[in-house]
Amino acid sequence: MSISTQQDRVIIFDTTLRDGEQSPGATLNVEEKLRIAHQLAVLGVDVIEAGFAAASPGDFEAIRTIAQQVGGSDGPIICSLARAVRADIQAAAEALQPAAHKRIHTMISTSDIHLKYQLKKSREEVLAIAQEMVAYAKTLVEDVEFSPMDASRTAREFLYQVIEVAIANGATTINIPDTVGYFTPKDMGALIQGIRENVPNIDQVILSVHTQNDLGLATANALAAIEQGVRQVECTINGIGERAGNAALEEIVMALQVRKPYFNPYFCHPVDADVSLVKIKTQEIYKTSCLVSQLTGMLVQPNKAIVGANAFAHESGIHQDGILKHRQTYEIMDAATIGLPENRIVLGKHSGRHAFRTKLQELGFELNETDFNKAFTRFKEVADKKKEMSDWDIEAIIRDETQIQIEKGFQLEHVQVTCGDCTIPSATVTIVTPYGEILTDAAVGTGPVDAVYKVINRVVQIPNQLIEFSVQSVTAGIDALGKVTIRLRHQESIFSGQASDTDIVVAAAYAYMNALNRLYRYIN
Ligand SMILES: CC(=O)SCCNC(=O)CCNC(=O)[C@H](O)C(C)(C)COP(=O)(O)OP(=O)(O)OC[C@H]1O[C@@H](n2cnc3c(N)ncnc32)[C@H](O)[C@@H]1OP(=O)(O)O
Ligand SMILES: CC(C)C(=O)C(=O)O
Repeated sequence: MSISTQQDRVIIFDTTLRDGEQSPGATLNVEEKLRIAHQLAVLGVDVIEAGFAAASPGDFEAIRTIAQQVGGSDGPIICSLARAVRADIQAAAEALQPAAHKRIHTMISTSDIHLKYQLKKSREEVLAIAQEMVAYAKTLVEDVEFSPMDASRTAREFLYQVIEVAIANGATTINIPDTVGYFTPKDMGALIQGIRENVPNIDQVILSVHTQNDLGLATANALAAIEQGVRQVECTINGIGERAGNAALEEIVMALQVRKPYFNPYFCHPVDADVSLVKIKTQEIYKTSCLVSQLTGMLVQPNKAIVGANAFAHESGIHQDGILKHRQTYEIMDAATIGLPENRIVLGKHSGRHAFRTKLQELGFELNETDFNKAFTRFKEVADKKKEMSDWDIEAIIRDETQIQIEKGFQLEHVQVTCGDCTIPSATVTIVTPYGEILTDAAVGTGPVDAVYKVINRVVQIPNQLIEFSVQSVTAGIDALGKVTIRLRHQESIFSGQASDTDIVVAAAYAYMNALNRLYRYIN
């Protein structure tokens, strides 16, 4: 893939594996980086900054492995960061060697504060280093990106001078970092405009930005830069990165998609043109977000735009009523566009009658008006005390407040597991069947959850296939509540179950029983 300098779309430069990995505690091993790189390629990013080759033997190997296995001729450009230091640039070139499309990204600080205290060099010295090191990188690869680090706090005339020198010596992309996340969108727009007006050869290269999120403005600043003609943005999945992180890939991509008529004119497209402003398969966003969160251990905050657990969830009655009548009353994008099966209506104390009635219908209950009103009043009382109302809470209300007979299903009386690094995981359960029999059994498995599921299946004896199992921390800390969500398939139908407990194996057992009981009621 080659990139021309006149872009009618934005190049997505993903730096999850470089700046993203600089998040404290997010270190990835070679295999983990490779898994993420494969998924980034599926997502359709243009450039993968796979690491910093000179940082460690492990990072060198990760870049080389990604260059070999992801950097094929149809694949993305694979990139390594390097200081403006000969040895760093050489290491980057060696690590990238197997890639069909490779880029060296070299950088040096240009702000006076960095020059004085960090580099202890004069502007003349930095200018000479930039010139020499960009030229050196160019002898090793065709595609050279140059970043004047801390550009947002750099004296304008010096910044223009450094950029001009980098271009003259072969840089193909000039990246403007707001290294400390100091800018506002207006500042960013003005800086890009200044660069375009004052650097004579700027149109020969791709202009890029790298925005940090210290003031929560990273995405806004990247979008402001795009409005001024920037055609590459550096970003990370879930916005992870050094300190408060980077601009989030999913936010930039979905902003460009959802607000296409707003952005189209900046690309000289007619307002209503249905062209893609990025080359991203948005349906892969959610999957990529989960993978990055799982492998880095960086949890996604529930209210995170686009990929947070609540991004497509509706709890309040007025919103739920609107959504149930017409989805777009309270949603600007469809969950399916980022690869989520559906949005969620969450029942809680802010919910109203419309949502409650819809949930009852989903659960198969038909209540007369008197019973409905009694059940709804009770629902509000219970919801006042609980964070979220589960289907089991609703069923308990129906059982208590109406004459409707609910088939009880199977009840898990107790679950006990044995596991560790020198024992075969085993589980014992006691289950009361719908006919009142009390059955106890035990099984071994590959892990404690597997053992629990095997023994439950042995007792319940309803054929099913587990198709999804996920654990989420509901609260923080070592005593956090773990919420287990599972989905299982029986023939063509899917049944889900959820449960929370401080012990995730217990939560897993109850979640499984919940889903199995739904299945049991369906087939009986
Ligand atoms: C804003 C950013 O995200 S930039 C990327 C940040 N990422 C990283 O730093 C991760 C990888 N880094 C590392 O593994 C290490 O810092 C290394 C291998 C690069 C260097 O390690 P060391 O040689 O032990 O140096 P150390 O990290 O302690 O100090 C950095 C040195 O590089 C110099 N330096 C910093 N940036 C640059 C640059 N862009 N070009 C040239 N020299 C630089 C510093 O002035 C300092 O030099 P000094 O030793 O003469 O004082
Ligand atoms: C290396 C550069 C682009 C960077 O990460 C920054 O300045 O924040």
